[in-house]
Amino acid sequence: MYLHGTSKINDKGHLEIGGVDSTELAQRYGTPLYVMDEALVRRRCREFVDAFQATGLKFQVAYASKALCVMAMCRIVEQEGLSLDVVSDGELYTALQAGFPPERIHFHGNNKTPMEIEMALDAGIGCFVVDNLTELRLLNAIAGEKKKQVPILLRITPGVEAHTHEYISTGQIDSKFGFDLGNGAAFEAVHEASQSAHVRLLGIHSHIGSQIFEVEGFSLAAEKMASFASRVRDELQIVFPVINLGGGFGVRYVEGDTPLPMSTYVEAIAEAVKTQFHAVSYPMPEIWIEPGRSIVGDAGTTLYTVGTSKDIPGVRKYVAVDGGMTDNPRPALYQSEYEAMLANRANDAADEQVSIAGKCCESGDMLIWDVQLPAVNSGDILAVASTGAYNYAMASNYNRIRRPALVFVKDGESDLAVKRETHEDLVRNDVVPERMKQKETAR
Ligand SMILES: Cc1ncc(COP(=O)(O)O)c(C=O)c1O
Ligand SMILES: N[C@@H](CCCC[NH3+])C(=O)O
Repeated sequence: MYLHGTSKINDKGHLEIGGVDSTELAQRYGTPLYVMDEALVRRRCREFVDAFQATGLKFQVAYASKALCVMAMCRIVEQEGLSLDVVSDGELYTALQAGFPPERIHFHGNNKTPMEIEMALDAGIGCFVVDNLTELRLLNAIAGEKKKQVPILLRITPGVEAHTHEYISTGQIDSKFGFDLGNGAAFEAVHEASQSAHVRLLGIHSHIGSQIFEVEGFSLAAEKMASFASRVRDELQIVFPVINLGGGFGVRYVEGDTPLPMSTYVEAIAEAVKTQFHAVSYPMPEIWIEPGRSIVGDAGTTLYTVGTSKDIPGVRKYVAVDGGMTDNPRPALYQSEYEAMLANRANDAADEQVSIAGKCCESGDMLIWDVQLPAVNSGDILAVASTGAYNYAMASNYNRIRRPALVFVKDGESDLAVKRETHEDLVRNDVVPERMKQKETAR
């Protein structure tokens, strides 16, 4: 398994993260356990900010909190000076509870409800990224009732297909998100927004997909945005002060993944925006981006305890852990691949090929197909790398399995950021109607 960030093998032959022995973490907090390498999260935040600062351009880096939205994460992002992108009342609530400055919050989503819009307006968030005309009209009406004028970006579908899994590719024409550039919808939206008294149009937004390992898609999106902005200026006399190119920067999950340094993405985006907007004699806009996965993805490791195994001679050996698709649904959803190691026997020769199964009543509940490990015993601690993004965020209670705890580790210390769910948590919202309380149904 590739050792990310501060991960290393200590002299006991154990995996250590943030200076803390992972077997001690497993002992202290139980398993499954999400472990976040705080130094690596902060390093990633700084890589984006430093790279933009070096360009001398105006910018905003907003962490896409959908990747991992917990209060501790909002605090780190605040301390690192980033903005925050939320897509629901729940993410907004988490950010506000964590004391995140509302003026640095951007609200995304293709179906914001009236309640969510009101909540965000009342909180005084920095900007809405408007996805469609229904939302534009609703937002304008609600902001009008509140006698406010709210900054917005319009989400454009640029018609750029990023090379990634089709379920996480969003910039193509056939997408549920945004105003289409090609069929005139984007232009009409700009026109309508400019006539709407209670919104202030800051600019346009595009997001071409996720887990992208090349810069060409971003350059192409910048080119399309510049040509659209220029047409809008010429025909409507509107100039956008902001261009948002979304997130999607790839991280390493397994060998063969080839993420670029974050500075390479930023430099390419800055260069493309400069060149393309200069080419149409446009005043240089402020550049905004929204990385999610690339801030937290490779900083996360999940620790599991090995339980049972089943050897089918000539077929395969299944090794089952105490978690699975409930804490990491990505392999089941996207055929995502992960690397693993035995955290308690990191130096032992990996001479057995096994497949890692979860504990759900579901044949598709597999975490890893075919991984080389030392001969695995019940009680071993299995570490799976690069689980920081879209794992806790997408975890479920399927089979009424309790969601794991999440800790941040740094400089030899570990801090609980999310408690493990209890049995009481599982039934907290259940209600048994009175008529179901009697012992048997009278027939
Ligand atoms: C609009 C928008 N912005 C930002 C992101 C974050 O993407 P990633 O986590 O790949 O950086 C997403 C998710 O793909 C998104 O839909
Ligand atoms: N949840 C997806 C990415 C979706 C990104 C949000 N638009 C993943 O785990 O890869």
